[in-house]
Amino acid sequence: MSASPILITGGAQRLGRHCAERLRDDGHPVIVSYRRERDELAALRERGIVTLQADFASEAGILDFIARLKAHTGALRAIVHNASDWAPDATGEEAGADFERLFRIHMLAPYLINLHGRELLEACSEPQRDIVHLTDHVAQTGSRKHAAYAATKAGLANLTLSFAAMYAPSIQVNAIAPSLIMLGEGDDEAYVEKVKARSAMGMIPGPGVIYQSLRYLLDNRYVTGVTLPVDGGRHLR
Ligand SMILES: NC(=O)C1=CN([C@@H]2O[C@H](COP(=O)(O)OP(=O)(O)OC[C@H]3O[C@@H](n4cnc5c(N)ncnc54)[C@H](OP(=O)(O)O)[C@@H]3O)[C@@H](O)[C@H]2O)C=CC1
Ligand SMILES: Nc1nc2c(c(=O)[nH]1)N=C([C@H](O)[C@@H](O)CO)CN2
Repeated sequence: MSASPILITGGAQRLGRHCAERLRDDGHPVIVSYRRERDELAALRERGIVTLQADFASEAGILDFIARLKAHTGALRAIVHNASDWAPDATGEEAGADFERLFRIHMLAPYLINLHGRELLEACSEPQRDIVHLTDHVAQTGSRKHAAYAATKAGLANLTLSFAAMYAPSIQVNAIAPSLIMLGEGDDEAYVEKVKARSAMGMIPGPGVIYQSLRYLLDNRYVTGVTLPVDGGRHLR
């Protein structure tokens, strides 16, 4: 029987793309969701990675994605909730709508995909099935400039505990809480030095450390309900 695919949401770029490519290299069938069509998706498709469009900013968009996911596959080996919008806090009239949007992307989408995805994971013929949430170090600390982002990531962290309890023993549910893994396009040298100083390791490791953490969770039959910090010792500063 052929292996069941691993779904990575928001897998068109950066951490999600890196993990999708590494999982494909390891021989897994992979499905990624993407929001914006672009040329870079061709290389993923050429490697046999299935790409499904999804915009999680609305409940209708989430449910539409779920329907197309179920039409594409009858089983999943794992679901990795990676899609995210690191939006700074909006001001004025936009603040409420922006919070609601981040709630849908970071909490409602994982919640509904996990509820509907249970039957797909339990249809997997392999003994281990996993759900992995990408949260963030700031889920524990809050953020002065990304309060809505941090709060909705904290909600996702809490969903890890609930789903781990609900889905054991047939499905393991864990989280990875990164901090400063990759820079953004507009980050200047001053920002780089400032954020590097925030962690004990003082480095910007790149997406490989996230894949190592994901690989650990996918390969370990006895871990559920935990969050793996991948933050360079930021809690020590
Ligand atoms: N990079 C870092 O240093 C850190 C990352 N993290 C977390 O790790 C994960 C990966 O980070 P990173 O690779 O930087 O993430 P990105 O900022 O690159 O976002 C990943 C993907 O999320 C998708 N996305 C954004 N909004 C929506 C939406 N409304 N509906 C559906 N998809 C959407 C985007 O799709 P598209 O491009 O197609 O629009 C994007 O490709 C995230 O959950 C992030 O919060 C946590 C701490 C640090
Ligand atoms: N969806 C995203 N979330 C986050 C990003 C990002 O680029 N996309 N980046 C960070 C920063 O690296 C932050 O950790 C620096 O302190 C956080 N989340």
